[in-house]
Amino acid sequence: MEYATKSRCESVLKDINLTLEAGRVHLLMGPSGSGKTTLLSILGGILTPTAGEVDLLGCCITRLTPAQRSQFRLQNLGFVFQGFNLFPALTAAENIEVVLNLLAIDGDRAQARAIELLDLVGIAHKANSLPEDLSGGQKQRVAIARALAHQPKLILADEPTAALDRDSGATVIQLLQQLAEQAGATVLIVTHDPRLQSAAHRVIDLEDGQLR
Ligand SMILES: Nc1ncnc2c1ncn2[C@@H]1O[C@H](COP(=O)(O)OP(=O)(O)OP(=O)(O)O)[C@@H](O)[C@H]1O
Repeated sequence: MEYATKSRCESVLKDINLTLEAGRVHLLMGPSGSGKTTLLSILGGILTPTAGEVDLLGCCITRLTPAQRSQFRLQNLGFVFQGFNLFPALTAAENIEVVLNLLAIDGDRAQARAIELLDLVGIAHKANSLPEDLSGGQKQRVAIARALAHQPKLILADEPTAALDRDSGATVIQLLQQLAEQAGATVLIVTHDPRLQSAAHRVIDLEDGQLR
């Protein structure tokens, strides 16, 4: 993968050959600038690599048109980001319902499913709270519940514990671990936090754009 700017072209990822396993939590670790977010974005179909191919769930996403790729993402992938990316004016439940609406699940069905998802992450009692009234760990759980709305087979998380204290971070990782094991989802987490290593089935090290 290369990034071209006005003044130069930077090669960021080289010779990446990576296979992720269903039902497993993978940590992607490495120094700042080593290319972790770039790799996550390529795997999630947000960035198209300048060379090479990405096969996800039997589909070569690098050969899809941008519209087909968006549809594929919507149906199969769940993203969790460190900043939570919640809509501040919507309650915890409504933040999930908007995603369900995109999947053509509306009204009472969407409400019931949102509560079910919040229950799964242990905060159904906060369904009517606005993000500003939730702790960091609770916001991250809403973000995870939202990422799970369509039962994705691949969950990509970029520094999901960076904004959390130690205990909330551990709970969030346990939750992702349970999802991998119970729902058979593939989980890939970008992190700098070595404490998460014990929760992972596999640690992938990236250095200077190459797998170690
Ligand atoms: N949109 C972009 N345009 C040009 N260069 C970029 C762009 N995004 C990232 N880079 C460069 O690519 C390299 C890898 O960046 P990336 O964000 O993938 O690293 P990272 O390992 O996730 O870093 P960090 O741990 O600090 O978040 C860096 O040198 C960065 O400056």
